[in-house]
Amino acid sequence: MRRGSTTRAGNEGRDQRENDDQARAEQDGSGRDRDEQGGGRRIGQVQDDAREAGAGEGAVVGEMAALPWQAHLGELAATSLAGMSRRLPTLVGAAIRLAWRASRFDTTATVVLNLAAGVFTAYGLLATSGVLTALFSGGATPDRVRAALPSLALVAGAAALRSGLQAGAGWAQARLKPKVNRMVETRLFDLTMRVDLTAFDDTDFHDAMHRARQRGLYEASAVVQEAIDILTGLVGLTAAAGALGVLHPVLLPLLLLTAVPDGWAAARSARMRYLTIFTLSPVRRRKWVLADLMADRDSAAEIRAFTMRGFLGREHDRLGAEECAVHVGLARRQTVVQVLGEIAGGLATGAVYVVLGVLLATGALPLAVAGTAVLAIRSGKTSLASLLYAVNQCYESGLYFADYLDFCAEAERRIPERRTGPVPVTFDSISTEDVWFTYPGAEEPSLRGVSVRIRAGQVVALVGENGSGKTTLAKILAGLYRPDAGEVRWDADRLSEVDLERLRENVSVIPQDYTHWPMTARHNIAMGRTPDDARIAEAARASGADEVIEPLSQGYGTLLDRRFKDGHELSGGQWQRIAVARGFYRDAPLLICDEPTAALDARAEHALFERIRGHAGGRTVLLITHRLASVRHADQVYVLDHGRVVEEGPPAALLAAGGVFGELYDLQARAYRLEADQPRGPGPSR
Ligand SMILES: Nc1ncnc2c1ncn2[C@@H]1O[C@H](COP(=O)(O)OP(=O)(O)OP(=O)(O)O)[C@@H](O)[C@H]1O
Repeated sequence: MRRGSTTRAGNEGRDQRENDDQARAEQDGSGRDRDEQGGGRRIGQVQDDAREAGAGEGAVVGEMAALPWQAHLGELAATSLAGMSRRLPTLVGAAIRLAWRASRFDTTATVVLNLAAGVFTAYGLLATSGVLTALFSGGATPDRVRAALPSLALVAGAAALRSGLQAGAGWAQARLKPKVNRMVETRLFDLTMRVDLTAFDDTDFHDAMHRARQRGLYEASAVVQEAIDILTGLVGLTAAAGALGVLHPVLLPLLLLTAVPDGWAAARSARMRYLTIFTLSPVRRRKWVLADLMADRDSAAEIRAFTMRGFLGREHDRLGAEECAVHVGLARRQTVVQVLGEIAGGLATGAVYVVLGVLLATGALPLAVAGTAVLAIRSGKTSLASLLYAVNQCYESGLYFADYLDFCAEAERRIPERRTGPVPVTFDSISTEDVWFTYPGAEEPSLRGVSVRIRAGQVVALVGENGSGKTTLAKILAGLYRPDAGEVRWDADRLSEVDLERLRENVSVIPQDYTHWPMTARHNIAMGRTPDDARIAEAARASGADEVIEPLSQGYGTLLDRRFKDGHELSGGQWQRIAVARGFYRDAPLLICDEPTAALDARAEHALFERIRGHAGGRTVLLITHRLASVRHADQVYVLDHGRVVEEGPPAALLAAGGVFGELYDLQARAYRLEADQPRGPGPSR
């Protein structure tokens, strides 16, 4: 039985968003102090320390494979800035195409407004030169100020226009994010619901899906944002460089000279961030596991029952101390890098001023132009720092975004091809002929040449020991899997020629592993079909779910999930009644019941088998159960063993033959007889 969501996935997503926020803060320049920079300790060292400190306790939590969102950290740590730059055009191209599909208007607006803002940045810088020229010219101060006024108005106008354009670009960029998110999410979940069911038995597919879901999904909009940030940075840099080139060609290399230390510091600080996350990942992973256990509803009762509070708290705190120690060490390294960056930047700026001084002294550069050059260099430096940061971020996001794209391509390949044969609606008999099936990655076939026949109106039972292949055969009959070899037929129609998605409309399944859908009781029974209250009530009556639902505060409108307000929790058996009602609600000629009574009490079980014996309202029933007494009334029984049919026939004949069915039946019957034969004593003494 499964729940609708997992806490683990929630934590990973949450952490990812935390990292995103942190990255944004750093980009804004506000998150530097709390940034995880430094990454000085080797990952192995941290793991060794953790093991020593835990003296084996870490094994309680256990080593796990790297979480999907960390999949590319190693790659990132090893990549140089040059390597990033080579891949960047492809990434930016993919991002722009994605943005274009999400919203042509917002993409165009973002690009055009950013470019226009760049033009006004350059224009403003050049106009500044006019202001300074007027101010530094000869004559009385009021005259000079008056002369500077037209250029000043141009500077102010350019600044206002630039700000307006940048605000517009920012708005368009912000509008793009939710649209891109929506588009990529819709595509991903459309694919996960359409791929062949066998994909979910394939670990490679699972890994790819988790990587795409946990991080790739969120990185799609980040790639778009960062590609635009790269564009913005480039535009700003070009504007500054263009202005300098117009003022004096020799000023261009000066911009590069001052930009180098800043660029180095920005790139190094970004790399440190990744290394730090990499270093801390095993510790944080364990902390998540513990955090889940300490704050999850499912484990809350056991923590109390086994008085595990102290143990879990100590383990969590030990890991917290590990994390804290790494952060403190990183803070020191962060300071060192910052200071080195500042010193190098200071020296470079000093060198620039020396060159400017020489140019001024030799008369190669007028004073006003030199003043403007200082402003342009400052503006260019800021743009370059943002550009380098965006390049780094875009590369990182791009790796995870590629996971998303790869997963989508893989999922597309796994969507079953649509077959065009006519979909049978009713049948006189359904049969399997020499069906073989092996789960992806499994070494042994789960079905080996199985042939069964189910005639309309019969109750046919599949019995056999655990793992003998009953559920697998039922899933093939339900059109959930296609056999590797052999054929399933509805009368003469071969299912290999039929679109199984449409066939499944004509099959109703009460699965062994049913889901606790976090929906109302009504929707739990109607399951995606238009709810018809009269039919829902009828299905609930047939399964005994009415006794469960009617006393609830909101009746059929009660939400069956305690995690939400006014939600209600049901017991295992109560949930099973709902799952059975779900099967009855679907108006399909074939009803497959896989262990429908495992959690039911004796009375409910009896009532359900009575109902099934009555052919569940005229349907044909395929029944899988270990309650062999209930199989006595089936029309036909197939006994499976290691994926083969080893016995078949009416139950009475099988009992008389004394084979596997007879043996299993006797074992169960004997247990009841023994209990019944026990002398009933006076009961426990008081
Ligand atoms: N998703 C899967 N991937 C790989 N092997 C599987 C998968 N599901 C089932 N199997 C294997 O296929 C075989 C048949 O499993 P199946 O679930 O059909 O048995 P069953 O007869 O229904 O068992 P039970 O009575 O325990 O429900 C088992 O050996 C099982 O381990």
